[in-house]
Amino acid sequence: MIEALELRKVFKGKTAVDDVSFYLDEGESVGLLGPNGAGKSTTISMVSSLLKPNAGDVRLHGTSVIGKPQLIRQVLGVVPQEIALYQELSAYENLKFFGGLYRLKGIQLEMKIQKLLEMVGLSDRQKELIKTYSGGMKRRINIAAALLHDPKIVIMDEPTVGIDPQSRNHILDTVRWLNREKGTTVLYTSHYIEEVEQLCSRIYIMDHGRIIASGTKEELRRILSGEDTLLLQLDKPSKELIQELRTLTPIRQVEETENGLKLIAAKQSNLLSQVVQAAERHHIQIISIHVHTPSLEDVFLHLTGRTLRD
Ligand SMILES: Nc1ncnc2c1ncn2[C@@H]1O[C@H](COP(=O)(O)OP(=O)(O)OP(=O)(O)O)[C@@H](O)[C@H]1O
Repeated sequence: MIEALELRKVFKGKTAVDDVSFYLDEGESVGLLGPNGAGKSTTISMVSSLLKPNAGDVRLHGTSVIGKPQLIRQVLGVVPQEIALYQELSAYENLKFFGGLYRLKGIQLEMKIQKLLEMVGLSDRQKELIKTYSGGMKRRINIAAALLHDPKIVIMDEPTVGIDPQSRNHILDTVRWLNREKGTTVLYTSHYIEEVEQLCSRIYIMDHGRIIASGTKEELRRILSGEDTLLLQLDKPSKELIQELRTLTPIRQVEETENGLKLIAAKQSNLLSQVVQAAERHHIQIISIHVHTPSLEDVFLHLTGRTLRD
């Protein structure tokens, strides 16, 4: 449905996002997990056409939408980290204002506002000024504002950071409702592993501007059974390499993927070196290796040597 291809963003000589690719299929709920400063917000800004990438592309149903913000904004609802509400207006008035920006009006807008206020659990407070709201309540209204035009895709940028547990629960429920009841495609960014595990079926892990691991929850969990799933990105396909890998004892399964191979193998300390040596023998370059493990925290630790909250 929407895909990011090799996105790159450099701020004053410092690379914030480097060669980031991912996709969202229709109706999926996908997590983008990474510590502060990993490049999640910058990536989202590029996907939602608020920021122009230095390189790479964003495609909606296969069509490039870089430089065509009107195309992407029709289908996308973005909930930014910063609260973008008028403090001197009530929650209801804010939603009415934002609805107007989407050219919604009359009974249609009224019904949407009331439905969304109910969804975020703030119907009874709608007449109160935003400046009297807690941080969590403001964020819930921010979410409602991003949903007024019924976007097919919703991107949420760390919506639960620094808020009270009640608001957090309302936000998590809203994401579930959006995805499971309404079939909305969701990209949910967070540095809270448990949220992403609860809400998302597929997860990308980001660090230092790069996607360092990705997979479905099932793939991520498979390792618990004593096996690793390795995704190799190769510079070219090779039947000979596949044949050789099939003869290696720890490897149970070798499958060809779009740009490389997927291996399922018994956990073994020297597996990676065996794979790398086999590739070298066949003059194949391994561009990246993704190892899928059951705990996302473990994957992160394994790849970066630190935890997500360090
Ligand atoms: N406008 C900007 N100018 C200069 N540097 C920036 C700008 N925006 C982001 N950066 C830098 O790019 C890197 C990635 O930041 P980004 O906000 O995308 O990370 P993040 O994963 O969303 O983290 P956080 O949750 O803290 O926002 C950081 O080092 C940040 O300081």
